[in-house]
Amino acid sequence: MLTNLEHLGLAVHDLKAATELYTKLLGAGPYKTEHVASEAVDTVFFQVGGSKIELLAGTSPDSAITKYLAKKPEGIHHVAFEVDDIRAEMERLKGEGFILLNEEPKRGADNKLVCFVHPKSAGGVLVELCQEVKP
Ligand SMILES: CC[C@@H](C(=O)O)C(=O)SCCNC(=O)CCNC(=O)[C@H](O)C(C)(C)COP(=O)(O)OP(=O)(O)OC[C@H]1O[C@@H](n2cnc3c(N)ncnc32)[C@H](O)[C@@H]1OP(=O)(O)O
Ligand SMILES: [Co+2]
Repeated sequence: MLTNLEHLGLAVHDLKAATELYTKLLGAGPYKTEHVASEAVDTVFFQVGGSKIELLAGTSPDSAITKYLAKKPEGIHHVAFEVDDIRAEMERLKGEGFILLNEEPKRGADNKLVCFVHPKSAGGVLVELCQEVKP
């Protein structure tokens, strides 16, 4: 079961400008920034109640964010849901006919294991599953 709206991922060209904009909009600054080399992205996270806003800028031409912004305007890139057991949810979603973009959970930002679901199988929305990595 998907238990919480963990974050909205927003694709941006200029991370510094977007950070300033969202700091003004939300009335509070980010709680962390993180480079995720495996996804070729720089991220900035804001807490909003029980959910988060994740700003994402691509750091290479191969980044999913760079490719996305070559075709689409800045804005919502993906919706991320929290799960308790990511492998069980991956199996369940596969059984329901969703197309998973990674066969194994991979390390995401903010201490999470993640898996992406292809937007073609999810009503045109790129979905991310997130499970917190326990210390
Ligand atoms: C920081 C780590 C992590 C976290 O912990 O939070 C992140 O959030 S990383 C975020 C960046 N990483 C990813 O997005 C990885 C998963 N994405 C992918 O594997 C690819 O981006 C993709 C979804 C498979 C698309 O790649 P590709 O097929 O190469 O791109 P195309 O441009 O050819 O698109 C095909 C098709 O899909 C539509 N599309 C692409 N991206 C999105 C999107 N974000 N939302 C909705 N639809 C999307 C695109 O419009 C094309 O549609 P058609 O034109 O109708 O064919
Ligand atoms: Co994300």
